[in-house]
Amino acid sequence: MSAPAGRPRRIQPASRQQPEPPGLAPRRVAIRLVEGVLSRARPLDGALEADHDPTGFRALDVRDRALARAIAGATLRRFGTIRTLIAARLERGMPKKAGPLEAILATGAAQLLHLDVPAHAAVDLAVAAAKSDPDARRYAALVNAVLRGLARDGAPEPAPGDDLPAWLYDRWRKTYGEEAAARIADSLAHEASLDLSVKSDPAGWAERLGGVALPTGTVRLASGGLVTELPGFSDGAWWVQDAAAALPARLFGDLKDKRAIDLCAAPGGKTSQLAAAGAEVVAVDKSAERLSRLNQNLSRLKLSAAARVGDAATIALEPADAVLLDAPCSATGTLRRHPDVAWMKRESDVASLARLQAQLLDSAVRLTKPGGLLVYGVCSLEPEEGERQIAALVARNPRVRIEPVTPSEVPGLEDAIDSAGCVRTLPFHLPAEDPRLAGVDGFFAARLRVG
Ligand SMILES: C[S@@+](CC[C@H](N)C(=O)[O-])C[C@H]1O[C@@H](n2cnc3c(N)ncnc32)[C@H](O)[C@@H]1O
Repeated sequence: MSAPAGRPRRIQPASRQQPEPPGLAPRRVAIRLVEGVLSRARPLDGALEADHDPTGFRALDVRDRALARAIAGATLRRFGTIRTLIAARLERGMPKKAGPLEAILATGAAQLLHLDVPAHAAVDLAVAAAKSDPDARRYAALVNAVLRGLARDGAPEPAPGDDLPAWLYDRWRKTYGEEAAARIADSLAHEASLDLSVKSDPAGWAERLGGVALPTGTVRLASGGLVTELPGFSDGAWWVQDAAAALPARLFGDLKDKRAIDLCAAPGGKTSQLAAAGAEVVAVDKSAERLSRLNQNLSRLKLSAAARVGDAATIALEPADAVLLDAPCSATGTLRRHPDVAWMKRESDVASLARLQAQLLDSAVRLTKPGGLLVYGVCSLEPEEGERQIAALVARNPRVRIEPVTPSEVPGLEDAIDSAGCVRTLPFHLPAEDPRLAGVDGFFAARLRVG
């Protein structure tokens, strides 16, 4: 896995004479997606959305795209156990300079163990993928042997946390205790629901879309199918947003005709909420590219906000009644939706992100009018980015105090309110009989009054 970042690997058809086996193209893309995450920290969704697509994802038809995404997602969701199972079958460890060998084995194992793919197809196509790569070709027999062994023997039931990097699971055990950490790990094994924020009439949209309206107002559907094909998408009636991620913007209460600043705004889920609630919004993000996605999203939703490219730590703006800081974070609360995040982050990222968040918070206080509200949120399960960040802010700035969230503001998630009056959701909150409709992202939100 040593090709320079961004350049497509030279994976070629097995032979110029023979036609490519059916089903090989989406497997090759899945292999490149997984390799991108593991070797280049290239996010799965980034690769799926990038204008420059080194994986070949965009060249696939809709069905093959869904298959490639499903294989890559299952591989990363179960990568901890898959890696251990593969290592146990490699006497001399993973060979070096073997191109995409690890990703070929891992995606093959995910198909065998976690997806409804016949064993012969999973093994034969992994072998074909190996043969079509100049660096992995010499390991085709090894791929065959490892995957046939896995198909024959299956996999033992994993222990809690086996699918996660050890550093991350250890943190959760320390922070939340053994039982809650195991419940978090268990809920990450399932694919997340599709959550929608609607401009109005959640019950009506839930019925039209065949979903349920959560007590918080989010419309929830079992995921699957193309979001863009669902009723209401092209009319701009709703946008995709996890139920927990939809909480912070609601904590401002009535925003009609108030000025709001959304710092770190792109791609605009929370800006859309603020604008739909009647606020005059300035949306700030340091990424012009991501802000252009925010503008596209707002235009589909027929909502408006003034988009400003800038650094939220230093930007000069007229202070506003409401300031939302959805800060960049380790995103460890989003692993149900983004299993790649677990394998791209390092433990040291938590401390460096916490330093950045503290700077952004100081700037957010500066941009809040005296008497106004500042809402801080992160999609992280790490207390340094959430609870401790707010405790430190309140301790260093006497202008700031926590305005506790009340149970009626987070119906269905009352247990998520902590002793300080902040909201801490965990992925196993919002249980449901149907696992496809259960859970939320791990999120932290604090509402602060700035004096
Ligand atoms: C968690 S995402 C925001 C999601 C967004 N609030 C939403 O609801 O759709 C974090 C965003 O922060 C932006 N960002 C990171 N550092 C920043 C900074 N110093 N100033 C402004 N934006 C920043 C990133 O470009 C990214 O778009």
